[in-house]
Amino acid sequence: MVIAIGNDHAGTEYKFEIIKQLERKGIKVLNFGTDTSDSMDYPDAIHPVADAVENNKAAFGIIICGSGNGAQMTANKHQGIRAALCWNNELVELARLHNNANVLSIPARFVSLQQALSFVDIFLNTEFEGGRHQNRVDKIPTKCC
Ligand SMILES: O=C(CO)[C@H](O)[C@H](O)[C@H](O)COP(=O)(O)O
Repeated sequence: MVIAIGNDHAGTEYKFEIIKQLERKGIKVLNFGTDTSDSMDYPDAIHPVADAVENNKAAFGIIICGSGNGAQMTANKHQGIRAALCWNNELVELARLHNNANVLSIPARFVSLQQALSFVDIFLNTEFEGGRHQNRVDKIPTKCC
């Protein structure tokens, strides 16, 4: 499996730990985020993650910024992306079960590192339920409004 990851300066520390966790499991990581704590603009790191997922270069994306909001907003501008901002385990599980989220947005300044690592684990190990949720997910993409 290949995972694309992107972060701004608020997410660098967590990003390194998440990469370690993924690589320990034999998962290949495409790192599009900054590797320093120098201030940068999150869209520059998040658009490449969304591109990689949309173009099937990665199965899933993980994006990290301070609140998770800017990263999620950026990713969701892409037609093929369903990015979920999650701050507890249950939200992560539901994002996969019900929404077939393909990008996980982590608010690094509002969750612990242990929580963030657990989110990644749950995200990658939860399957979409389909059924009634498939009909709803199919109605999300639109260019009309
Ligand atoms: O974009 C964000 C909010 O939607 C992220 O949380 C950023 O990490 C945050 O805005 C960065 O803030 P800073 O004061 O420039 O470090």
